[in-house]
Amino acid sequence: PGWFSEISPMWPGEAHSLKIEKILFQGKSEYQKVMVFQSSTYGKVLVLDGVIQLTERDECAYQEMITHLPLCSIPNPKKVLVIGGGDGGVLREVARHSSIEKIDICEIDNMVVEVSKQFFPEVAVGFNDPRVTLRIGDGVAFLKAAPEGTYDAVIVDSSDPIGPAQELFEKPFFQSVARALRPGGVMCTQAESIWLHMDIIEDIVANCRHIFKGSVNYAWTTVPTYPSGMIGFMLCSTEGPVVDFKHPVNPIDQKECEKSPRPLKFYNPEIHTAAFCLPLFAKRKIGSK
Ligand SMILES: NCCCN[C@H]1CC[C@H](NCCCN)CC1
Repeated sequence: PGWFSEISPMWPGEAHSLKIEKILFQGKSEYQKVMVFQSSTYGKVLVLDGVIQLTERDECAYQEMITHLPLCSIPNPKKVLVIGGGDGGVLREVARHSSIEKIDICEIDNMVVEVSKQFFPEVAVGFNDPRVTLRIGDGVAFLKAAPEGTYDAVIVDSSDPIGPAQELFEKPFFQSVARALRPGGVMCTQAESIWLHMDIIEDIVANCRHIFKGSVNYAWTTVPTYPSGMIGFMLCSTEGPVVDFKHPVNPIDQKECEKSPRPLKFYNPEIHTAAFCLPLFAKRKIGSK
């Protein structure tokens, strides 16, 4: 029955549309409106407050890159924290790393978890891994309470800065992430689009360069159903063992990449390195030493 158009003040004057076959769920949580619909060509789609979060067809590009860019950059990740990520997709990807012993996740909205389990079983499969501990709550408070140097990696799989995730783009939050990481630990955050939010990205880069004394690099992937067709990530490491994000030291073993029921669809070592290559207009503003 018609089309869904992703109209938002965050990307004025443009809107990506998907043809709706059937609306499968509409609800309102404590934090946001939640909708699921069956699209004609991208499978099922999860929408929060009118913003597309994932589609079955292209979620692999985002979940695989936001997870493997950090985890393949450090030799032996053991303890990982996911902030946000309530659909479970990042958990599914973290679980591919055999060195991982513990996966904590802090998601603020339980409705996202329940809706993902009901409508996106191939994404929510991540919650089944025995190493996962789910906390429903505010990631800012969770990190404040985390003991210093707890995690090898923190992945911030957030929505956009307008809405419940606003604080996850601010300096105090990045400081609390740096404190919760061990020396040489890494953070990877959802860092918006160079076509839409260069100003937000510049703020994030400035804050991260100030807080993370290791390396700070912006990488990106293509997601057809995100506005401008791409999304970026901020890769940061604390001081300690040097992390060279551009050359992965810890490749996912081949059999894990092919493992059923859900083999990798997007990430590979070459695209890992390529993800850090930027167009001139972005290099000029973001750069990297
Ligand atoms: N695990 C999937 C969650 C995806 N997070 C975000 C969903 C909203 C999306 N807006 C893109 C806005 C334009 N850059 C960014 C990623």
